[in-house]
Amino acid sequence: MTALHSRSEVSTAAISIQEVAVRFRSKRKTFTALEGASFDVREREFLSILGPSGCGKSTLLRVIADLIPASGGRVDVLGGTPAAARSAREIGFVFQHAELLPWRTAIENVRLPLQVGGRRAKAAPAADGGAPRDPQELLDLVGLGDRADAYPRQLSGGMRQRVAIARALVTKPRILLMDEPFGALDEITRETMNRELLRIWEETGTTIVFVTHSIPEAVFLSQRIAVLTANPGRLAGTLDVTLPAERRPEIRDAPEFVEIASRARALLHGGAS
Ligand SMILES: Nc1ncnc2c1ncn2[C@@H]1O[C@H](COP(=O)(O)OP(=O)(O)OP(=O)(O)O)[C@@H](O)[C@H]1O
Repeated sequence: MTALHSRSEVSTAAISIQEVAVRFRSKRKTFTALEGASFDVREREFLSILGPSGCGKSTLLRVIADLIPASGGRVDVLGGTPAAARSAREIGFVFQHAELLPWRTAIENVRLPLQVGGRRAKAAPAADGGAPRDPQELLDLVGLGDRADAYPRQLSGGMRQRVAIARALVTKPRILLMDEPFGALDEITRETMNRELLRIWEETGTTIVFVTHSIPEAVFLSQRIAVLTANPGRLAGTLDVTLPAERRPEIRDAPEFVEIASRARALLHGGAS
């Protein structure tokens, strides 16, 4: 089913995106990266943003994260502005490449967001005002408990992304934004990371917005998918993923999985879902 959500649903949303447009201006012209996107992300939901290269997926994620402003429309995060959510440390961000500091060990990288003002500064509190998550426990959570003292160069690509996920969770953010975090990994590692991410999502209760251009990845991970199309970037619709909560690897072969994937593909190509 394709559904744009009504304003009454929006009021209970973790993230509400209403008629958002993003235009980039250069000296000679204005480029519209995103036009009139409206949907919401519910508290504790796993929602993927799916679309072809250049349709504005990262742009939309960056607006939610308060890294760039919207040119039109409105974004609410946890009932306030994206800036307020960011300064309250309620947003964790994972990029396509782990972006770890090479001179810091895994655990020192996880600790980094707590060290506002330098290494010797008093540790910053978590988003809820309490103690942050314990970096060692986070490394345990992402399956790297025994590699805390390893440097990034000693870790595989998948392991580095696990460290990046642990780092994004250290302030106990209620929202985790992930921009094609597994796009650079091989297929086997990617499938393992998909399963691990679902486990982490369940254990932490975080709302996740996950950007991908892989249809199977979006279907496997999500409760709902927002499909964007390009030129200019527009929301084609949202799709409920009506698969069982437990996602075993074999689910990818189930007729219902294939059916949802084909509806997502139809939306991507401008058809109805
Ligand atoms: N700072 C910027 N200035 C000008 N144009 C930009 C800027 N950032 C993004 N764009 C353009 O906006 C469009 C959307 O970019 P965006 O990175 O959001 O796409 P995407 O869907 O995430 O693509 P991909 O899957 O390839 O990462 C692209 O055409 C891109 O060139």
